[in-house]
Amino acid sequence: MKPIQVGLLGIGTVGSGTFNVLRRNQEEIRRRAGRGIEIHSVFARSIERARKVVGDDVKVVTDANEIISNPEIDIVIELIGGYEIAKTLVMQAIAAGKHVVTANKALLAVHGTEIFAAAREKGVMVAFEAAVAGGIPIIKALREGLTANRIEWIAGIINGTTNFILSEMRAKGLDFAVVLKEAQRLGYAEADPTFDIEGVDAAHKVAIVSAIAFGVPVQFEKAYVEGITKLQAADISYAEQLGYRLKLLGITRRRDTGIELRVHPTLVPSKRLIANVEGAMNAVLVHADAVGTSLYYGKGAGSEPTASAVVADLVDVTRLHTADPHHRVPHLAFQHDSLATTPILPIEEVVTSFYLRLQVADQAGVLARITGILAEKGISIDALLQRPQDADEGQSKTDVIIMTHETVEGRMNEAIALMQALPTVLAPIVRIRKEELN
Ligand SMILES: NC(=O)c1ccc[n+]([C@@H]2O[C@H](COP(=O)([O-])OP(=O)(O)OC[C@H]3O[C@@H](n4cnc5c(N)ncnc54)[C@H](O)[C@@H]3O)[C@@H](O)[C@H]2O)c1
Ligand SMILES: N[C@@H](CCO)C(=O)O
Ligand code: NA
Repeated sequence: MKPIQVGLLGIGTVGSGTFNVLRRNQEEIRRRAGRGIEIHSVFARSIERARKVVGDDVKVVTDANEIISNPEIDIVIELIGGYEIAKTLVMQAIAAGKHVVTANKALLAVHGTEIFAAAREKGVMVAFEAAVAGGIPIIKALREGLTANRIEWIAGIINGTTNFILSEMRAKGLDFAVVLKEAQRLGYAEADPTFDIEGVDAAHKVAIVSAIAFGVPVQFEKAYVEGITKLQAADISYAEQLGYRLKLLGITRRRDTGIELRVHPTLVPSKRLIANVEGAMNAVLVHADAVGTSLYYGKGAGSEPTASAVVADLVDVTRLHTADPHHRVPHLAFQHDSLATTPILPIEEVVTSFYLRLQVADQAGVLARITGILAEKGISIDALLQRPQDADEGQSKTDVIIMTHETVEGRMNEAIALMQALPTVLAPIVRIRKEELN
């Protein structure tokens, strides 16, 4: 059979990896897919730069329309990134009856509902394994491998840049700003690292994963998002002494009243495998009723690790592109007419346990007042640690660290407001959520 023809939009880090992996492994890929997969044309801004990757045999165009309206092309890969151009081109490709493969989590998190609806209407596939945790086949696992299960929760390290920064902060005892500079120098963090460090990239990914796990629409706009920019080395060190590691987790969990969807720095018991995922690596923990807890670990970014997922999607699409659309795997794992309207819970209704650090005056009765407020709010204390600080202008200060049992966030907010108002609490209270993940 004649090779299936692919148009590639964007040939940067992931685009060039995709081209190279496809070419290097073409024979293996052909044996798996049942026919060859060939890059027909590449859309790039600079023909010269694209030629450096693809050589002279592949057509390079500077007008995307030459790909989208070409009847010889069956599949379009979008690897430009961002919202506007990517969305226009993906919607045009779908309208032209082409299957789409994309690594663009930002696009799917924000416009997924519209894109999937358009694809369904046209009977084409939109495949996006590379969009979440790069090369780790987590979309495949959730959509296909775990379909027997009722999924209870998912917690993942799904942003490599922030995991690298947190690993460095812990290993070297440095504060956030210092490590960010180092990460940028080493090329881990982008020149504008906002989406990574503010948790937005992880929220894009967890919104996609949540939809597939629970059979609800992608609802990034309802996610609670908190990044790592305000974290201090002192809290990483105190948490370590109490047996916890700090990770930026994307978490989604089924509750009786709705679905939790959140990204924030999270303390995890040091003995958990996921707590020991270091550097830029990713890991996703899935808890489901039949299989129990399973962990998916690997490279969440990089040219060829991400291309691994893009090419796997190409193989899937090649195998299924002549199949009746009803026989394909639904975009969000559940049949589209079976998606649920379960609400996403506001953060005030989320249930977690907490780490609190209070800088207090070292006086009689201070601790009693603090624990009194927690008791009044029905919040139970799990562990308590007191560390003296240097005396400052004659006043003796101390750090009090409190680990609580689970409580609803709204109640913790009330307790923190009351504690913060005490004259003996000398600095803003640090609060970090904690998850046992068992
Ligand atoms: N880099 C990774 O490790 C990684 C991992 C997972 C997902 N992704 C996603 O993959 C996508 C691509 O990321 P990347 O790292 O390869 O980015 P990149 O910046 O290296 O590549 C993007 C390419 O698109 C081209 N481009 C931008 N605007 C264009 C336009 N208007 N017309 C034509 N070409 C244009 C750029 O010139 C560049 O070659 C993004 O959606 C990203 O979020 C990347
Ligand atoms: N910026 C992302 C790239 C992969 O999506 C990360 O750091 O993980
Ligand atoms: Na993936």
